[in-house]
Amino acid sequence: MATHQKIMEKTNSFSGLLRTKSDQLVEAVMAAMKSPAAGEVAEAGGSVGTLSRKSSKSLLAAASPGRGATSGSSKNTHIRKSRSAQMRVELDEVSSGAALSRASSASLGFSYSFTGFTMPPDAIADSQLFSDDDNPEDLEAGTQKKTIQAEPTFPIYLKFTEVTYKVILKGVTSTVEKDILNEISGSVNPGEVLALMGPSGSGKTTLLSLLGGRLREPKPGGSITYNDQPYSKFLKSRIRDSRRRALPSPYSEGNVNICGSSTTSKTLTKKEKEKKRAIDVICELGLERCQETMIGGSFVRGVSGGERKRVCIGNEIIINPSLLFLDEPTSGLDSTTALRIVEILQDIAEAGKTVVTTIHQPSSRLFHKFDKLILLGKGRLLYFGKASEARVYFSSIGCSPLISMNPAEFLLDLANGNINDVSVPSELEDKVGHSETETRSGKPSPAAVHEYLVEAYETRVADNEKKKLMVPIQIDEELKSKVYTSKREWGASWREQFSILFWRGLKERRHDYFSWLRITQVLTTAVILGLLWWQSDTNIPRDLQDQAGLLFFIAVFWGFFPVFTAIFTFPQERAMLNKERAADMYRLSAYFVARTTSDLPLDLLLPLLFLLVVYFMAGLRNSAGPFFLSMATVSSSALWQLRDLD
Ligand SMILES: Nc1ncnc2c1ncn2[C@@H]1O[C@H](COP(=O)(O)OP(=O)(O)OP(=O)(O)O)[C@@H](O)[C@H]1O
Repeated sequence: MATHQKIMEKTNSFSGLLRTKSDQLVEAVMAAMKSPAAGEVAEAGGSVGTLSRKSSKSLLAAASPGRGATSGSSKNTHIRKSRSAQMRVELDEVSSGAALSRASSASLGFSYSFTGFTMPPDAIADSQLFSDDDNPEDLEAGTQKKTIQAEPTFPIYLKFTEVTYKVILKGVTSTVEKDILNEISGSVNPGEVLALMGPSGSGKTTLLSLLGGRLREPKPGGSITYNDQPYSKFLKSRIRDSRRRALPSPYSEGNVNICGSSTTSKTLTKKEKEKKRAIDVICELGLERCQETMIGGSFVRGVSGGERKRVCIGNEIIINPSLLFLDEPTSGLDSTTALRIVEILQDIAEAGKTVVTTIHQPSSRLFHKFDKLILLGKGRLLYFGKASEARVYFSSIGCSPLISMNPAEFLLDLANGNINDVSVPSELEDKVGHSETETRSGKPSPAAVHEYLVEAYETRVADNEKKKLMVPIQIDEELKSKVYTSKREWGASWREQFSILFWRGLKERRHDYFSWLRITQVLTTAVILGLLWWQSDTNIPRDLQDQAGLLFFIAVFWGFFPVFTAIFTFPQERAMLNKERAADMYRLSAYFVARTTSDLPLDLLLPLLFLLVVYFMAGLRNSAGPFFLSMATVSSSALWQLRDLD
């Protein structure tokens, strides 16, 4: 209870940077969405439809009695009961060793029923002992599944057609053009989660950055539109992306960071909702244990790598964006946490948000949770469509798994050109026999498989998909134009931004300034100097000269000493500033003033301590005027250097 109260209090500490002033707009949008015109969007504009997963699930439930909500849940309750009974029996049997053998065979059976790719996904879902979709309990984690309260936002339909991206690699003697992405088309609607899959280096991260408007140099080819409009500054505050390299500040506490990006609310109830949301996110991401732990970094040991990743994800999802881009949110996490994260993404999408994520080797359970899938191979599109229909598509072009395997594994094998345990289509078989298209094992080479898959997609699917993408989205013209407005909306006033950044700055930097290492360094130098110039007499001309030397040394020392702290802070700070500014979280002026003023007391504290020791040990003039003048000189020389660095 006390911890929860603490979290509640901390939520206030940074709330406010991202709230857009468009709640009325959202309401208007929701009204527009409910209108019959908007209902037509699914068929007309969206390539696959805009029904959220919840609504489509209820439709499914109505259509198929086997998956009906009531019967489904009662079926699951029954299964859960029998499973827990079975577990009790197994626990009793542990001592006899019988449970172990049964458990291993049961787990084998489990993986077969989950990973079997010969059944259609719906049938797989029905055949699962515990359907992920209907089960409110996370059996592995042993916890009650909570759902994050995601509020509806401004809906954004993302379409991209023939996106091409090239970079120019300048060598010493020559310049080469490298194709990173080649004619990638697709779309994702509010309420959907699009997964970008492909082998390492296939272009997933590049595509994600392009879609998020983060990569504009060199200019990509093709078109990327948001509600049929090109990218505009307005979208900055509606888009959040969690990049792999952008990490939270190492000195922030986990929960502060998560709450840090939460939105400012105008009313108490909204505030309470947001606090609850923050707590939900912390619990959902399994971060309760590290709420008070520092994030950590290269020099400070903090939360674990997986926890840090979850903090990053929490930072992005808590602010209720319209478009959410995540780069490998589940890599390095255990399967339960990975599943939880994908479920959170589903919850977020269900509230009308558009979610795009790259993913590496998802488990079969995870794979079936994505609505749409893009499969990339060497920067080319191998598949775009419903994730659940990927298997059917590849079967239709003659590539079916010959053994039960995880669908994602199967697709990645294909994208890598590896067709072991996969049926070989006749067109590819014809190529076997030519040395350049055949491997030593007599199988078509990866390059030949890649070429075949690209060609198959282009001839059978690409044109159809492109035609669908050409159909304009049937939403209000006003909504469309909102995307294109050049007016920036700041969530919080300048004063609020300043105050939040000021306190955050103080919190972060106090670790730099009050580390025992620094204090010891400063005090030791001061004592050594004090001893060297011990009680020098101003009446003796030689001592006077020495004192001038001491003052020069102090000024130079404080000119450079703070620079060393700053040098280590800036790379981290710069990454955070870029990321937060890219999301229009605050004005640059607010950041600059807050940073300068929060640094000021800290920048001055150590020089003051230093001078107190040296001044009196060295026997400099014992009156207030000269002391404060020396203080002012030292402080200004320390600040001058830092501002130069800024
Ligand atoms: N600016 C650049 N200069 C040179 N090569 C680049 C640049 N950006 C991307 N690439 C190359 O483009 C390819 C795709 O990179 P990208 O990071 O998008 O792959 P990825 O699919 O996300 O890989 P991974 O899964 O390993 O992260 C890689 O071969 C990469 O080296």
